[in-house]
Amino acid sequence: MTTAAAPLTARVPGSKSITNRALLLAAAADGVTRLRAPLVSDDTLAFRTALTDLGIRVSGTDEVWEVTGTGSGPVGDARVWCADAGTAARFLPPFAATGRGTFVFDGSDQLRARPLRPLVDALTGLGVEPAGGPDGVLPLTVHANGLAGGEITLDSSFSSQYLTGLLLSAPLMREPLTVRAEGLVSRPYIEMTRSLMHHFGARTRQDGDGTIRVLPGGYTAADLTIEPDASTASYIFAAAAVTGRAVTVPGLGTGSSQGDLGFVEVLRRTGAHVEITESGTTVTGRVDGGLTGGFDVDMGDISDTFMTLAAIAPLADAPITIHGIGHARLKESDRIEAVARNLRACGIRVEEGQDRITVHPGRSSGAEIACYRDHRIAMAFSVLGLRVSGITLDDPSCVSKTFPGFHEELRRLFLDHTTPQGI
Ligand SMILES: O=C(O)C1=C[C@@H](OP(=O)(O)O)[C@@H](O)[C@H](O)C1
Ligand SMILES: C=C(OP(=O)(O)O)C(=O)O
Repeated sequence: MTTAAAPLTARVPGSKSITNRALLLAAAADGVTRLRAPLVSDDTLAFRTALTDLGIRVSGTDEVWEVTGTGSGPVGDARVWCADAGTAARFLPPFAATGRGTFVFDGSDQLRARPLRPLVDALTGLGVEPAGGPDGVLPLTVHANGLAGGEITLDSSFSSQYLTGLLLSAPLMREPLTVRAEGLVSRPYIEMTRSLMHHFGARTRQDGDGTIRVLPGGYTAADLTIEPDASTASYIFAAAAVTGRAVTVPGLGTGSSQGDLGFVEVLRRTGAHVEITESGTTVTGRVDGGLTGGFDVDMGDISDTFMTLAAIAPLADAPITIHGIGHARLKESDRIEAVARNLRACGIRVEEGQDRITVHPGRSSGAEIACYRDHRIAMAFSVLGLRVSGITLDDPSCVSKTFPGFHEELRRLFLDHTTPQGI
């Protein structure tokens, strides 16, 4: 009789979304906040530096970041570099608008290509006169003199990040802010935003029609331990599924505020065994590393993980369709197009529509994957590379946006151990 091997324990770094929200909340709060286990990666270091540009003191070690909040919006003039970080470009202009001074936001060519128009329109509606590029993209100048609050309608069909940005800064406004978000995508991120705002003492209310109201009153410093990143964990879970291994991510369990943990429910449909407890999540792949296909799944709420599924879908026994992901075309790359091109380069049949992709089963060949400087393309196809020889990346280091140690961790877990397939 053979006994199942004990699960491997993965080391998944902190959540980008929680780290960057917590940085802003701590900066806006009155007092000193300690953030334990923050993500240390390009996106969070960019956010931290941007806050420093805005006059906020952040110190400490890689294990604990100490933020000295000012209890108000920033004061003084500043140029703020957002690098590649969508969260910086969408969360920081509303924060700046609650302060006093002239703030100029800019970022990389990749970030300059990503839409900001709904946020620019919302700030205009709140009485700021932001000056953006002609198409409502970076660079963006905010002449700030505090915000009164009020009622606005926000186009949230490209991204939920505009709504998060406005909500995070609302307690610093003089009156309540009421936002009616239309066409909201990536919905779980808004619950994460509200729950972190409550942790720092803010009061928010959601009405039945989805309208959110935030009361003024500022924030109070509140220490926080940041949980591992669920989007990052998707690569580890998918790798377990296709290698027949059992892998546990500790610290990512039933209490998680990250919608992307829902990716494991998609893996369950492919035949993987999933166990979520208070202390962590374990995924165990089928012994043969095979996947059950033949389903259609809406991943609109968890679109950062759609590439993780699409990249391993050729290993399934029937086609897999993913829909509801049109907004994924507006991220670091046009992700539907990038995944389709790369899978075709591996000899896989793919059909794509504006908001969907269908991946057919097939014997994938090796190919050089074009990463388009998109960390998630690099990480998703690395998982396929555990099963298909000859897969290489044209830009392996782009993973540093969210997981600088990704390649080492994938190797430690899946290549330094013998798997049931002998991979
Ligand atoms: O609020 C956040 O932290 C994020 C929201 C999502 O973006 P969209 O709302 O643009 O889909 C997600 O893709 C991104 O990685 C992080
Ligand atoms: C879309 C992403 O990032 P950003 O925060 O730049 O939007 C992502 O990490 O997949």
